[in-house]
Amino acid sequence: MRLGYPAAAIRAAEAPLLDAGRGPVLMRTAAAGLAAVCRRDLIEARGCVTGARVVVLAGAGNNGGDALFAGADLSRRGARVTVVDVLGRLHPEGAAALRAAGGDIEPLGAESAPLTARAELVIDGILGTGASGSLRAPLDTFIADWQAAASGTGSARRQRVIAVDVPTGVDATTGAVGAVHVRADRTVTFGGHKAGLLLPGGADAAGELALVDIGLDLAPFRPTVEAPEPADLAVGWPFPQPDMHKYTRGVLGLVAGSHRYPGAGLLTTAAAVSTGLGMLRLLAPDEVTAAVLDRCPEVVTEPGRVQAWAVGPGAPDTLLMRRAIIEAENRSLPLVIDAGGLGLLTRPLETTCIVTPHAGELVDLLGRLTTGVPTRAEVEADPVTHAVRAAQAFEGVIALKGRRTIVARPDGSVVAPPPGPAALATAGSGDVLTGILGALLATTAEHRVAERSGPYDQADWSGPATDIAILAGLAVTVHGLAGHRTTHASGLPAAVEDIVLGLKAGSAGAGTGQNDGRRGE
Ligand SMILES: NC(=O)C1=CN([C@@H]2O[C@H](COP(=O)(O)OP(=O)(O)OC[C@H]3O[C@@H](n4cnc5c(N)ncnc54)[C@H](O)[C@@H]3O)[C@@H](O)[C@H]2O)[C@@H](O)CC1
Ligand SMILES: [K+]
Repeated sequence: MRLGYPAAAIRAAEAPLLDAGRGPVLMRTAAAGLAAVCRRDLIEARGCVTGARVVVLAGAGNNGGDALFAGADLSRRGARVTVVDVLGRLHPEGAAALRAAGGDIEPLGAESAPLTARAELVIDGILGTGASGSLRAPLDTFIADWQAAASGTGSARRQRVIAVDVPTGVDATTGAVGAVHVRADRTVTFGGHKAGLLLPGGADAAGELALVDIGLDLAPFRPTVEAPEPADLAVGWPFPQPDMHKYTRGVLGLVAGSHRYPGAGLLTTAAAVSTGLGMLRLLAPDEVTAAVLDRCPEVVTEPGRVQAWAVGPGAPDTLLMRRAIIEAENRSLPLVIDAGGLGLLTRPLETTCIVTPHAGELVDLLGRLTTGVPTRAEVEADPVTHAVRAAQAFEGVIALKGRRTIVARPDGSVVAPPPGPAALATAGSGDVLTGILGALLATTAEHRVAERSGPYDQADWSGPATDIAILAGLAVTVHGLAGHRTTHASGLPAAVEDIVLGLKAGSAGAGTGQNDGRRGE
């Protein structure tokens, strides 16, 4: 689990060390970690550091200082290092170290963008946590010109970009990106993950993350983002225990599917059953249950006792959904509400609940719960703010589905699972997620699913998750992993790809067959 902190928290954690005169040591430690990542990447890409063309983009502050000391390290090891002094002022000790190691320093000029575009490795040390406001000229035009020149080179071996602490143009706290911002392959961040590196916008700009320990004590500070990783499934997943039977393992009540949308009932059921649970009770019209039983004969279609509810996929019967919601409230059962169930939400519920709208559905939900409703485009442009607003209005957890799904708690903290492949943007994908999440709620040990009032700290993260927001994060993580497993490198889902490849093979085969035929005549 990666924990993301606001830039102010990281800076506050640095303050006592800076007051104690340890600033230079912190910078040397940060720069050494950064240089090690750069060397590893260069060796992987080209076999050695010697002779590599490296451009260091250095700003005026400590972010530039980190980059300059790392550039000095690479220069000492034989790389050809050129620094572009982007803001007209450099960290003095960093600049001295770079020169002493044999590197060059150039002012920002007309040649800077093409020079940067030709580099094998670009180190972005322009702005870090000290950035304020949008990028000022000429910084914005320089970055845009470099990116245009780099994409125009047509070079087969694309350059690598490593951002120092946070890519320039990304808000370290919110992840908001300006129209112009650095897009990195990797970001080497110091002391703790900045929240913005884990959130939509920033996460895409940052690329892969590497964390360098510089000895900060973050225990007094609250993370605002928890970002599950696939490895967290091994800890947080409610695995079945040997002494369980079907009722203690967990029974999910599911209201899904209708005459108009029978497939949603089948997809949600199949996903829940594949996730694993003690039993699934499906309440749906006969034609839906008949189709489901054909595929999943273990499903029970009689009402009875359950430990969690999932309602809404496939426009189910309103009365059935209302009954499920009332029972969940009366018996304090955890509940997931999706799609057709969202229209019933006009007030906060009296039980642990997660609601899973996409952007358009969130707009409708906000319309019923608040005044001042955003447009769908506004939600898509700033999903975190709007998901948190909805969680506060609903007084419960909201999973706003999108390429990067955001799970928001009313206290403003969010869970940000990794994105799945683009192939998951398909009808029925949300039904599958509801099935996975329903099964997780039902099977969470002793039905202790609750809603935390805030994020975990690392010490809490040692056993199966019981917080509904984390369970949702794990469900999205598994959903994405399943998507990746069934997606070919082309980005097409496996089944479609197989058809396309089959067609190609078929037409090639037909050609060969004709030739063979002629030869045979
Ligand atoms: N403080 C510490 O203890 C440590 C800091 N470290 C590094 O220091 C960074 C923070 O350093 P600083 O506080 O010096 O800040 P930065 O280096 O992020 O930036 C400050 C400089 O950028 C300029 N600037 C800010 N916003 C701008 C904008 N929109 N357009 C153009 N110029 C802008 C400011 O005028 C100032 O000169 C961290 O991100 C990290 O990389 C590391 O060396 C580790 C230790
Ligand atoms: K940077």
